[in-house]
Amino acid sequence: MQPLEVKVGGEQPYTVTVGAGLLARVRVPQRHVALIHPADLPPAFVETVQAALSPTVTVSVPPRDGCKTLAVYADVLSQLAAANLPRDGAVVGLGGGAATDLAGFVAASYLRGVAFYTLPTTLLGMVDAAVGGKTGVNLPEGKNLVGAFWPPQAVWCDTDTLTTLPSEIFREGAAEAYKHGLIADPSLLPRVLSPDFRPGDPGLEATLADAIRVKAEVVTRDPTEQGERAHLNFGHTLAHALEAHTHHAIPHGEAVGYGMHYAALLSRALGGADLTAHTRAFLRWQRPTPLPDLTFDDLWPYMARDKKADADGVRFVLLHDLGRPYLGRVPGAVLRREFAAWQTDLTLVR
Ligand SMILES: NC(=O)c1ccc[n+]([C@@H]2O[C@H](COP(=O)([O-])OP(=O)(O)OC[C@H]3O[C@@H](n4cnc5c(N)ncnc54)[C@H](O)[C@@H]3O)[C@@H](O)[C@H]2O)c1
Ligand SMILES: O=C(O)C(=O)C[C@@H](O)[C@H](O)[C@H](O)COP(=O)(O)O
Ligand SMILES: [Zn+2]
Repeated sequence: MQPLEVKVGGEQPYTVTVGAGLLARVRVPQRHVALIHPADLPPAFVETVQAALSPTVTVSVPPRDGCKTLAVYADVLSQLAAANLPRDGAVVGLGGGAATDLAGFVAASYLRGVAFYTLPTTLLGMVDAAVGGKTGVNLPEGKNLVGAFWPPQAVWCDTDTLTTLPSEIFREGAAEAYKHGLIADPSLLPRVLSPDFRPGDPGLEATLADAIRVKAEVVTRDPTEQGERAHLNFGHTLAHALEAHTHHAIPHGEAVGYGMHYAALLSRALGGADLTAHTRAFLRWQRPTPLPDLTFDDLWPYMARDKKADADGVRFVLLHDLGRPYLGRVPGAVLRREFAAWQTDLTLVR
C-alpha cells in the first residue's frame, strides 16, 4: 500500500507521511545529522535510521519523560557541540513524544536553531506529538513549562514500528486520537474503540491519517496557540497536574484519558451536551493505571500553572457538543464539585 500523506500548511509547510517501512527510506538534505532516541527503543530502529542517514552523532537519552529535563537537555546540547554539528545540520528525533519533544527543543535552540525532523514510533507520537512544533521539557513545577514552537520540516510515521509497542503504551496514545474525535472529528470515536484499531490492521493507517489531519488543520491555522490551537489541550489541565503530581507514574496518554473525563463533566456542568458516556467509554477501553489517593488541593497548584491561564486565572478547554470546543473559565465551586463526581465515576468505570 502507498503511504498516506497529510499536509501541514502555513509559513513553513511540511508533509506527514504514514506507512510501512519508512524508517529505511528516510532522507534529509542536510549533510550533518544528530540523531536523538530513547535508550530503551528497539535497537533495530536506531540501526535502520543510522544506515539511512549516517548521522554525525547519535545521542541516546533516558526513556519516557526522564529525558524531558533541563539536565538532559543541557547534556544533549553539549554532545552536539562536541561533535561540531554545524548550523546547516539537522536534528532528527526518533521515538515517542518525550524524545521528539526534547529533540525539537534542542533543534530550536542549538546554534539558535537548526533543521528538525521527527520519526515517531508510538501511536501518540504519530497522531500528536511529532506534528505541530510544540517542543520542550518539564520543570519539577509542571509539564512542558520550558520550550519553543519549532516545527519539523517533515514527519515520517513508520507504522511497522507500532508492532513492538507494548499494548498499554498503544492504548495510552489512543487518548490523543480520541481527543481529536471529541474536539473535531466524531467519526474517530467508534474507530478508536473498535477491535480493528491495532497495529497490523489494514485500516489503521487511514485512521491515523484522519487523526493527524485534525491536528494538521488546527496548527496550520494557529501555529503558535494565539487562539484555536488551545483546543488541542482538551483534557490537559488535569492531565498535566496528574503527571506532575505523580512524578510521571501516570503517563501522559493515561492522564489525558482521565483529564478528558473531568473536562466532559465540567462541560456538562456549564450547560454543554452530556458527553460523559464517550469519555467513560474511553476509560473503560483504555484501562489506565489506577490513581493514588488524591485531593483537589493536591492537583490545584499544578492546574493553576497551566499555560492556558492568563491574568484573570485558569481556563479550561470545554465542549458545547461533539466537535464544538471552546476555552472557558469554571467557578471554583464547580471545579471542586465535579472533581468529586469524577472521583466517584472512576470507581464505577473499573
Ligand atoms: N509536542 C506535542 O504536541 C505533544 C503532544 C502530545 C504529547 N506530548 C508529550 O509526549 C510524551 C508522551 O509520549 P509517548 O506517549 O509517545 O510516550 P514516550 O515518549 O514516553 O514513549 C513511551 C516508551 O515507549 C518506548 N517506545 C517508543 N516507541 C516504541 C516502539 N515502537 N516499540 C517499543 N517501545 C517503544 C519509548 O522508548 C518509551 O520508553 C509526553 O512527554 C507528552 O507531554 C507532546
Ligand atoms: O499541540 C498542541 O497544541 C497540544 O496541546 C497537544 C497536546 O496533546 C500536547 O500534550 C502538548 O504538548 C500540550 O501542550 P502544553 O502547551 O499544554 O504543554
Ligand atoms: Zn497531549
